[in-house]
Amino acid sequence: MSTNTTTKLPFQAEVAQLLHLVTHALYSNKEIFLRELISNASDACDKLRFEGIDNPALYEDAPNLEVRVSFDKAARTLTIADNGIGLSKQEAIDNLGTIAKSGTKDFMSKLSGDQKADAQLIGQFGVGFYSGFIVADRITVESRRAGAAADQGVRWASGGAGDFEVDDIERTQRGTTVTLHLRDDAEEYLNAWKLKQVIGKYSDHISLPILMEKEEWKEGENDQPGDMVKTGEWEPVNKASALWTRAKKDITSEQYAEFYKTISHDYADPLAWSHNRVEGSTEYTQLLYIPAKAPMDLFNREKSAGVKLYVKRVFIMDDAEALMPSYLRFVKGVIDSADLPLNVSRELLQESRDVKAIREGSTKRVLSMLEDLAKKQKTAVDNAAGKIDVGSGESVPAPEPTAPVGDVTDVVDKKAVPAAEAAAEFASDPDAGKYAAFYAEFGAVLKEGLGEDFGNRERIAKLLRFASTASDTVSVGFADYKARMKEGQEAIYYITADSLAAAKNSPQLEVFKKKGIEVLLMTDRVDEWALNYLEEFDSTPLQSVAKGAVDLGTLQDEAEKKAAEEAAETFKPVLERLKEALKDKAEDVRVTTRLVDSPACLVVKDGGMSTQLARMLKQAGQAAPELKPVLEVNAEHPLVKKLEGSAHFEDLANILFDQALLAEGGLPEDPAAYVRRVNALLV
Ligand SMILES: Nc1ncnc2c1ncn2[C@@H]1O[C@H](COP(=O)(O)OP(=O)(O)OP(=O)(O)O)[C@@H](O)[C@H]1O
Repeated sequence: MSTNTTTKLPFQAEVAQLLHLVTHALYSNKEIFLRELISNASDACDKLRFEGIDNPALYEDAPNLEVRVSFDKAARTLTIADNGIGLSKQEAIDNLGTIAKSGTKDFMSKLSGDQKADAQLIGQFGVGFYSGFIVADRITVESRRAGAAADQGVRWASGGAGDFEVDDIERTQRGTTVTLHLRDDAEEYLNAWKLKQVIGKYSDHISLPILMEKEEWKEGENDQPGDMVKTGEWEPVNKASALWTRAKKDITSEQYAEFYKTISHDYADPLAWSHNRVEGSTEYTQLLYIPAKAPMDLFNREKSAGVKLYVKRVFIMDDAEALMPSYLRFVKGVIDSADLPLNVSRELLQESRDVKAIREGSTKRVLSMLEDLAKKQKTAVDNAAGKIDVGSGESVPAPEPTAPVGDVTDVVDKKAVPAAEAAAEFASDPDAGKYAAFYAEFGAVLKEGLGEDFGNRERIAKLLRFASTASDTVSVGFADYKARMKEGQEAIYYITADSLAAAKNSPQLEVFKKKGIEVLLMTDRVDEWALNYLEEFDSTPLQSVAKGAVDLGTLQDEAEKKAAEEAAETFKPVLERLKEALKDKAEDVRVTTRLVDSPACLVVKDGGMSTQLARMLKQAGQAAPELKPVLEVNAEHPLVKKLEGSAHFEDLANILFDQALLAEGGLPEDPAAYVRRVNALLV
């Protein structure tokens, strides 16, 4: 019974925009609407089951949770009904008229108008309820929240354009009924066989029964053709056992992938998964997935994790952050504990010893999954290298086992060569490129683990990959680096910079290039912070080439050392004048052997914050220490030689400093003064 309370409300602008796109871009994959609506119905039942633990009255007179799918050929409608938690009027307005997800704005700005690309993006974003409009030109939702009075029902209706209507209604049964008024081209869903097929494909693992009306064949009379006729009975059309409770051998890869899509609302298949029953002092089942693509809000550390907690198959909560450390926040999945109490709260989770054990076990499980992917990739790379030699008759150098690099300018300001390309290189072995693909998406987050997870630091360090002076591709691990260190080399050298090009061209690398010493090039924002926590790898110290005085130890021969000392000695008087001229800008000025082609560079003291990080912090509006760098000069450089006896000593000294700053991506404190000085020398 509808009272006269219809209210028309506009969709949030983003919803209107999304709806338009959904109906067009997702058209080629329209059957997913059923998965989305059934998964919402299942979530609603999970919520009731959870709230019902403390408040059994919410079950009213219908204790069995279920989803019913039915259709009406004559009316051309398809209905998905659940007896879950239901929606109040306000919830219907809030949840079915807006998108509350973080990253929505960002997502909208990425849409290009190209249907194929947009469909992919929309799929990743997850359209949920709105996907109904792919097949329907009108959707009606009738609902009543569990525990509310019968006159507290709501009817929500929309044609999927700019607005929707809400009405107060009387509704005796709790839960939600979604009725789709199908478009002409979606008639195929008015067929029980088709519906069963789609449900089997997408929703077989849903843990509550999905019922459909039983049909029987009825012969036609008087020469009329026969037809399927509904018997009035309802029968389950899915297995209705929670997927993770089944034995591994009974689950196909497709089922694992479909389950992943339901819990993550991701569109793409997962990259890898691990399903285990853990026994011992704490018993639980874990089914953990590594997605193939990063979500929009990956770098939001506040974002909740993607692991759902169940206790003895009862859904307890989404995004249980206590179950997974923050640096593994990209992991999706389910953990079902046999030991936790059903009424466990978030606060309790933080303190529980069982939860601690589950978290440690799950962390280790994810790390082993990653190690496994990395190992498979390495084997494939080694095999690929080996294959080239075999049968060629002569020793042909194996190709770089990574993606084609292209012109350096191609990679400027990108992090480095996209690993997806690297992955494509081994198309013949489906597992081979997966680690590169994972790393391209989540490597930067994994690095946070160095600072966050002391106990697993070494395992995490082994999983890290970087570009280096020997490879533009992010593919060099510390172990690879160590394996090809020069005789006498005592440290793992690295440099951090804003981009690959800046790192590669940094003057600090000159002597390393000259001597053929590999240097890791780090271009992620998190690198410097994370590397702070890693002093050594496998007993070899890590050394930034932009920090402290350069000491190549035994890599420098005696003659070189002697020549450098002599040069420093003769240069002393000039050095003193330089220090005096630059005393406001530079902490110190010294002669260096690290430069070959450049006249000067800036370094910071050992253990100090790099100028790059300080700059980044300032840009982000955070407090950064005012640090004065050390100016290192190349006494062999003509420009530096010119200093002695120059009438423009003061100007040259300042130019030398400012240019060193420019070379590493900084800006002179007084750019106008810099220009004036250079111009004065040019005329
Ligand atoms: N059958 C239902 N019963 C109760 N609430 C529902 C139902 N369907 C949708 N809702 C509510 O509407 C909200 C929006 O649903 P929608 O499917 O658009 O997004 P979602 O499920 O939150 O996320 P996603 O986009 O990842 O699917 C849900 O979070 C839920 O609160």
